[in-house]
Amino acid sequence: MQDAVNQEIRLAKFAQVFVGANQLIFGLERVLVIWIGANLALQSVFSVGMLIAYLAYKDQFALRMAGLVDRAIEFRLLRLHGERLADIVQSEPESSNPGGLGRPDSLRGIEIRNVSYRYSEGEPWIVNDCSFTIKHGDSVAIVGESGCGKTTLVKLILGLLKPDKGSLLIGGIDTSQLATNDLRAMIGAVMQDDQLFAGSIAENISFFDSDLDFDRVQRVAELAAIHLDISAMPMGYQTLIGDMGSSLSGGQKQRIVLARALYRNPLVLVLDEATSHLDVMKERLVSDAIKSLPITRIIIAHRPETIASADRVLVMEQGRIVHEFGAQVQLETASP
Ligand SMILES: Nc1ncnc2c1ncn2[C@@H]1O[C@H](COP(=O)(O)OP(=O)(O)OP(=O)(O)O)[C@@H](O)[C@H]1O
Repeated sequence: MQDAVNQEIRLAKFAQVFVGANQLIFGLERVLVIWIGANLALQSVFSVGMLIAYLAYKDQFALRMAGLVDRAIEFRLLRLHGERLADIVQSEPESSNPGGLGRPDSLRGIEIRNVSYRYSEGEPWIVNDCSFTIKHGDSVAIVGESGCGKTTLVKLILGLLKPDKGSLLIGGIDTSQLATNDLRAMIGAVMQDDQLFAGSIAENISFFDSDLDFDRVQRVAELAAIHLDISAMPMGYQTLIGDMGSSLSGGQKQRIVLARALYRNPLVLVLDEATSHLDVMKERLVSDAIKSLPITRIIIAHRPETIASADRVLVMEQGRIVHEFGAQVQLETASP
């Protein structure tokens, strides 16, 4: 995807240079032709009529050639769009696993039992014999050095990766036995690289729900502390945002992505550096609003203020949880 975007940028630059060079060369050539033609006409080698006819046919020829080159460039762009589509079409469809073992009991929380995961054989284990439990309604922060495996761990909880060893139980049911739709319906997530899509803000929050519930869109926007920003925009919730939310600030984008996760009414909310672009005041607003919801929260953060919003802190080191303590204890230790 990134390659495709880079290649498209390179092609756009090339097209700009091409158009500039094209106009310069053809401008100079026209001046030269008229100057030579006029001289020849004055010397009676050429009639004025022949000169005008020559210029008219030459213009037509140049126009057609430029059209041909434009089509060639568009054809190359078509290949790029094809590659993008192929990324989507050729990716394996997620099994909906309709024969799931049963409905999870949301009140039983999450249990991670000796889970290990590595991205490919021969590479080191990123999550290594990791075990812990999260009760329903708990708010848990997972902290640890960059690269210790926090994001990988939450991807395992979200069902985006399958554990190589051990098991993950959500609502008392092993995720490998859980219907994917049930799992997706239970968990909302805001990941580090989540993106918005071209469309209106309301569509992005409802994730293009065909049965859009506007009251709910507004309610979750209030929870994510983005309602006032959206209301201040001339077209409010109908404001169109560019591909990947290009017209919004990083903090606004994060809060819309958070509202999108809340729109689905999840029982578990996973926030991976989800408020890193917010100032401390905004972040506190968001944390307090989410705290009031009866949901389990798993927060990955580096900022002490974010970590303080959790009830429990799990410290991860080299792929496993090595300590656990209350957030208040951690904050008191951190303060001078
Ligand atoms: N798709 C991938 N393929 C191969 N290795 C990966 C992949 N994603 C992550 N890794 C590696 O796994 C390790 C853990 O990455 P992860 O993103 O889980 O760490 P993290 O603790 O969340 O870090 P951070 O706090 O910086 O976000 C890193 O060494 C990373 O290079």
